[in-house]
Amino acid sequence: MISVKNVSKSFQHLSLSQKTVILQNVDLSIPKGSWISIVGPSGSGKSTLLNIISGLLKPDTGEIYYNDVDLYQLHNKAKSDFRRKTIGFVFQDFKLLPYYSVVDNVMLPLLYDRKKKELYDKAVTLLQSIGIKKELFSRLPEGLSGGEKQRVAIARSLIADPDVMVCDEPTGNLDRENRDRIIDLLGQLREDGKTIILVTHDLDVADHGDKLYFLKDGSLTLGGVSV
Ligand SMILES: Nc1ncnc2c1ncn2[C@@H]1O[C@H](COP(=O)(O)OP(=O)(O)OP(=O)(O)O)[C@@H](O)[C@H]1O
Repeated sequence: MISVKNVSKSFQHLSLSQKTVILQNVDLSIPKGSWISIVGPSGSGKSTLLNIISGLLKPDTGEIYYNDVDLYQLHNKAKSDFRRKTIGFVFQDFKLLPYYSVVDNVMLPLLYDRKKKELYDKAVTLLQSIGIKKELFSRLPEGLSGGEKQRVAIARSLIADPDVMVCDEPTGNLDRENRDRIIDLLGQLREDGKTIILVTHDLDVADHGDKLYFLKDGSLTLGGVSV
């Protein structure tokens, strides 16, 4: 179970003295093995919420619990180790490293933990499972289409076999065929017991979740009802 407890976040404008409230007293419980989708207008704070849930951005107030682990009470090294083992994050802008090949990008999160051959085989299996052809494995990210980059980012997020997948617009750059492939993959991951937290502008994708939340004006609502 992941618990978001009373989370608030504001950003200070550099040029102005006032703060903009992005999230206000957000509460959310996500049972293990469930898929929740979050939709909302551009700029409503969806990525901010995902970053907070994933340990990348400290909230101003409130806590994030993974079972009984209070994420922001962990010290830096313990927090990064916990994140690396538990959470696979698919960033909206991919965040692939430009001077590493496709397969190296996928291996990177575990490069210093596992035997290279074992890791290479796992990376190849993951890449093939989401339709990346062998001839792309040694290419640098700049030589990939947006959809290919997105799929490589998804493969990278799965390399450590995380319990939780946090996906920020994971189908934004994909055509229908590849979008459906990612939906199937996420559905399979849920069947395997993984928890999925997904932000999207695509209601067809969001509808595959167990619960659909709307984020607007700093508050999260479930099917129109405040949570
Ligand atoms: N580090 C920051 N400093 C100041 N403002 C920020 C920062 N990060 C985000 N914001 C602002 O917070 C608001 C919410 O941003 P966020 O990226 O979370 O929205 P979003 O709902 O994910 O948007 P989109 O659907 O367009 O991706 C935006 O107005 C954004 O400009």
